[in-house]
Amino acid sequence: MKALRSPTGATGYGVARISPFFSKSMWNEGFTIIGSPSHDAKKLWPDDYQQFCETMEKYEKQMRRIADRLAEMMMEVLEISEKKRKWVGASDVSAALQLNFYPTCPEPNRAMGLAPHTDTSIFTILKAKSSGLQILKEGKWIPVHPHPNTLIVHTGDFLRIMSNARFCSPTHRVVPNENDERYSIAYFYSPPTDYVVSPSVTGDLNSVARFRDVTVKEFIGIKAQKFGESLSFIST
Ligand SMILES: O=C(O)CCC(=O)C(=O)O
Ligand SMILES: [Fe+2]
Repeated sequence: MKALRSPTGATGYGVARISPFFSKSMWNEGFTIIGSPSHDAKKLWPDDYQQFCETMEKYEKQMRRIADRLAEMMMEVLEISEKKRKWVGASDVSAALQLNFYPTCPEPNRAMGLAPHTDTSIFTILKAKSSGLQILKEGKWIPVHPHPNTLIVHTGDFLRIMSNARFCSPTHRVVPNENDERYSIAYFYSPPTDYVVSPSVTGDLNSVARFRDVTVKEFIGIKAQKFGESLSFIST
């Protein structure tokens, strides 16, 4: 509780961020890190925070390298201009690490680990060791079984907007388990907050923008109010 996320804060320990949109509590708790973890880690382990910080910073750095490369490739595929993709690799990208914990649940059929949602990011790089994650595909929940030494990449709302809906931002959820507790680490990667996300319209088949332009900051605000209706809110 020492590092409890403050009502207006973004980092620290707390319930799932999407909790306000659901009446039932979720079987999940998490720790959010943006930039240096030391502010919150010092509160938890005043004399022994360095190892945690070093590990998290190392992980963040590795994720950042993968994310920058992946983003560069995606911008290329989407034919985003040099000017509009300058943010990739810049120091002010919006990135966050979310450490998730799902305890064992005595009645998994009556609880939700993490409720259905789409990620707001360009993409999210996820590391998980056990099952529980499910993706909604054509009306059915498909389990995503983690494979050792692999990372899962969720494409998010910003990529959906930027790609003019050629990439989707799949709805996913986590179901709890009676016997196994579950840990996951999500790395959310988005452009800087003042970046204007605009649909890339190219060629005849894709000549009409399906979304209006929106800054990262504005869309995050829309998502905080409209949640699952956010993309239709900015649809043209
Ligand atoms: O724990 C997981 O596998 C998914 C986490 C997730 O979807 C999220 O943090 O947005
Ligand atoms: Fe997610």
